[in-house]
Amino acid sequence: MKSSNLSFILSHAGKQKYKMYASVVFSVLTALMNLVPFILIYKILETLLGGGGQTDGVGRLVAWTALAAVLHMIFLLLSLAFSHMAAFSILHEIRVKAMDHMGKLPLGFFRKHSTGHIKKAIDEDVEKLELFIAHQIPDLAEAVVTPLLVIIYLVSLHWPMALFLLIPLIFSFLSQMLMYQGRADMMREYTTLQGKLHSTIVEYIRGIAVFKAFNLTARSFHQYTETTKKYLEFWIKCTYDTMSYYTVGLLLIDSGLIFTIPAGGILFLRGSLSGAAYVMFLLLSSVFLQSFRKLLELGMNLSMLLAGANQIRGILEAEPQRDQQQGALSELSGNVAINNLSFAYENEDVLKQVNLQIPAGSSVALVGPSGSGKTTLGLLLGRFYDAPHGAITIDGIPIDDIPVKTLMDQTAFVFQDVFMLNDTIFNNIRLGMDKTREEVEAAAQKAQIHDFIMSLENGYETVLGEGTGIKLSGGEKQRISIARVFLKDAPLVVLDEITSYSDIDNEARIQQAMQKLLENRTAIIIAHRLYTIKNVDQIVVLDHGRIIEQGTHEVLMAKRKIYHSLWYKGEGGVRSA
Ligand SMILES: Nc1ncnc2c1ncn2[C@@H]1O[C@H](COP(=O)(O)OP(=O)(O)OP(=O)(O)O)[C@@H](O)[C@H]1O
Repeated sequence: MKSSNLSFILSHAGKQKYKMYASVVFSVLTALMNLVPFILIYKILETLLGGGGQTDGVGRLVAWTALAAVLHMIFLLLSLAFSHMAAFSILHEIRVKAMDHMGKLPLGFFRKHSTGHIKKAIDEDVEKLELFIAHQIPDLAEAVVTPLLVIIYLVSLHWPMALFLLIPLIFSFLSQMLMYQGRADMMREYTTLQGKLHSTIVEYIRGIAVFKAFNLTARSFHQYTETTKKYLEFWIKCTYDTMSYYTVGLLLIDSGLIFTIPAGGILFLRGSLSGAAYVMFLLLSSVFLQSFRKLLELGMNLSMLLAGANQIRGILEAEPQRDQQQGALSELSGNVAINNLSFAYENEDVLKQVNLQIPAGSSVALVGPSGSGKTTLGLLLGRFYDAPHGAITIDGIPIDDIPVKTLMDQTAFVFQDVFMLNDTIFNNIRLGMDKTREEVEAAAQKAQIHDFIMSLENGYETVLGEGTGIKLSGGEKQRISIARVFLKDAPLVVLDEITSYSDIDNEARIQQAMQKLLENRTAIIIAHRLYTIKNVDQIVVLDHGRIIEQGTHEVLMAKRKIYHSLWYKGEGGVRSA
């Protein structure tokens, strides 16, 4: 059974749990100290109104009252200090765990959940937890304990009058219960809409160049305006549905004195309630009922926070890729076998019964029309998606039996779209690998990008990314990406369209780099420009997910079939002559 969101938060609290408990304890003590001055005031009133003009001990009682006020401050500060320490540590813990866990999820997860949704969960929803742990847990403890203590005390003073105080409370609770009906669904809708709003904003920023090119403003980006409109409508409906109950609840709570003054007055006149007790009821009825007001507000916030926690759980509890930790081999020679592999993203197979042997150290090129499954095959080799068990083996081992860390260490990818960090070129090549400056430079030299980097004013320390003014061309990015592969020095590489963005100069350099990269490595090269892969050991032509031709350039040209026609159709073959 799925545990509650509250126990989910506690389960991630680890040792911080004790700080949370300490905060609750100090919060309860704060509530106690809240009450002490009232009890002492009662004692003072009893002494002063008791007749006989006795003032003995009043000074002592005043001193105790002052001490209670000081202790109240100290306990409150300690409660908040513990709750804040716990909150920020838990926040850190959950964010690190979420990022770590995301790294273990198959790419399919990111297809189902938009960047905006994920960003909102890790950023905003986690932040809401801080609010909950740092502020609401101590508030909640105090808001529960204070009225409990007050009512116990008032019952001890005059129980019928104390019970009378419960009347507005019962009505207030009834109105709240009506308000909370359907609230869970409302909160689910709220988080879904917020997620959508984030996604569309992210999408809008990402696609800003296209929107500008087509002269589209944010208003004409239909998805965005629709979502903000829905969000606005949601809040109008939400306010409309809940406001009347909320207001009635608050009114009843605030009207405590309307009940206490006449009822207490009658009892006082009849002589069944002392003057001091009457004053106490007048003072404490507000304290009692105001604590419930706090509870009301907490209830509103809590349902929002717990809905947010649900989103974080969606990430932290998503099924990670199976990772075989045992029998770890640390090195692979790169002998790849693909056996009867079929694969579908959704319902339709995009790869159909593919069989392919790639001996260690050899190179194979995947060619074919757009959408024929080339990139998919490359991604499956790195387990970015999981292929059926046993369909792909490296050195005879099914890839899902190879520890993910080994697989990632032993394979390197150059994707069509090169991802750049907002960081220095040095760090962009190193990508967190434990490599020296010399090693990075040597890799950049092999990737034919060293001279370009040195021509920049700050060389390897040049910061890339938004707002830095340095914009690399597609070909330069590709070469940086190739430098990463040289640096990683993995025996198995997958190169997806590495010349896709290049001009003639860039392309020639990338070709040189690629030739060097292929030495002593198993390489899978995905290419549209056929002259770039003419010299590989094997060319595989894919069409609609099936291998339709296979062989060396010479063999396939001699066959004068599909590859031959692709070559002459100009699928990049134009520059071959
Ligand atoms: N993440 C995805 N979710 C669903 N379908 C996908 C996904 N990625 C690719 N596809 C579909 O799978 C099929 C194969 O795509 P793939 O990218 O492997 O082809 P490709 O041969 O590499 O194409 P291109 O040469 O244009 O890069 C296509 O029909 C594509 O629409």
